[in-house]
Amino acid sequence: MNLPEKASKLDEADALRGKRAEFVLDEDDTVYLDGNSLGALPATVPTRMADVVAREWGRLRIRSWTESGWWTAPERIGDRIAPLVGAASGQVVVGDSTSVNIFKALVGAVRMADAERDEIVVDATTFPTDGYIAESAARMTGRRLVPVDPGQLRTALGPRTAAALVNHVDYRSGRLHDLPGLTAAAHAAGALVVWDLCHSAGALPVGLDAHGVDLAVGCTYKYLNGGPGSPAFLYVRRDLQAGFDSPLPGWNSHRDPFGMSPRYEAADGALRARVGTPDILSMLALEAALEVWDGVPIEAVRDKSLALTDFFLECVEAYLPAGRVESITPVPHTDRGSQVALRCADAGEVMGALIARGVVGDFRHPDVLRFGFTPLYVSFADAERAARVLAEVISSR
Ligand SMILES: Cc1ncc(COP(=O)(O)O)c(C=O)c1O
Ligand SMILES: Nc1c(O)cccc1C(=O)C[C@H](N)C(=O)O
Repeated sequence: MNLPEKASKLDEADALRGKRAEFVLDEDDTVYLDGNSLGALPATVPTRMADVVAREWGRLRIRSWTESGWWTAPERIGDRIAPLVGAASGQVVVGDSTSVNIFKALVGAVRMADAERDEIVVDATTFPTDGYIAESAARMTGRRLVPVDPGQLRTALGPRTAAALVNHVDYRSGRLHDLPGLTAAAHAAGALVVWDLCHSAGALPVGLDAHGVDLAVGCTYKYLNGGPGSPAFLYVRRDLQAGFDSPLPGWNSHRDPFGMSPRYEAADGALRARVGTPDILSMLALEAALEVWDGVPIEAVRDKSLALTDFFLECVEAYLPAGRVESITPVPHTDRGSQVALRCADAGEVMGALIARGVVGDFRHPDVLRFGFTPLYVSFADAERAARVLAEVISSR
């Protein structure tokens, strides 16, 4: 069986294949492998948004804060995301950007640590925003920032660690870090960990409750398809909520927001991580986008994601001239997220040529071609075509 035949067999057997029709995609002329940067548009969103704008905003106006459920949207949508990341309800709240939530979570974690714990450990290969915020959080809380290669994290965690900030999946290589093991190691050292789930939420089972994760943050515009700039989410484990002292205690997290008291008193539960007025339009677009998850087990998504990335790597190996690209994505399934990253010469130009030929991935400095596989709408035929076009582009250079 050749690879296109194998792709159609795999597509026929794919339990998630019906999901693709629930997205707006250019059926035949584009292979979209950039859902790890911006997820595709779920088809129900435009109609829902037209109603939100015309009726909820246009006609109900201020009444929508109560009658349309705007005020409670951050907790309600948090509870919709919760099962996708393995959390029971009441622990996830949606709002603000990922960066802002990383700040809230990390400073909140450090504030729960004893004063003699004077270090914040951060994954040295992290997405830049996490590193910048960790540096600022360290300065603000009077701690020393310790950037550590993820492979060395276990040895870096110790009696001086107040908190650690770690990416679940590395945005560049697609490496999946050991969330259960590192969380347990941090706890053994008496420290808390904040996980950045941007590249794992909606792509693989995270198991926040099962693994005793302390705090976690994730964006919703990648594998959760919430739309450009859709609000991020923050998880605070239930038993930590009473001690969570947000560095951004806005009025939306007050016990009695409309009491308008000059004295801050934090609300109970995850909503104490709220800040100010939520971005309702983006938030309700996200809520509509999450409908595609109805009846979809995250385990099925993970199975397909691994099969897709395996198959793409097989096609790359078969089609590309030897030695022209090097995969920096781990081969073992235990260490792989939902993307394949290939290092190659002139990667920026190569990606430009791929996009011009309808294969949309992205380029990450200095030499990485990134291909994100969103199992809800990417097919095995897409993976085969992407590798074939990549081989044509590379061979023609
Ligand atoms: C791991 C990770 N953290 C954070 C961010 C971004 O944060 P924000 O949503 O605040 O732009 C990204 C992507 O942009 C990311 O990949
Ligand atoms: N958030 C993004 C944006 O506002 C513009 C362009 C790209 C992004 C991204 O999400 C980049 C992404 N986090 C990455 O892994 O590189």
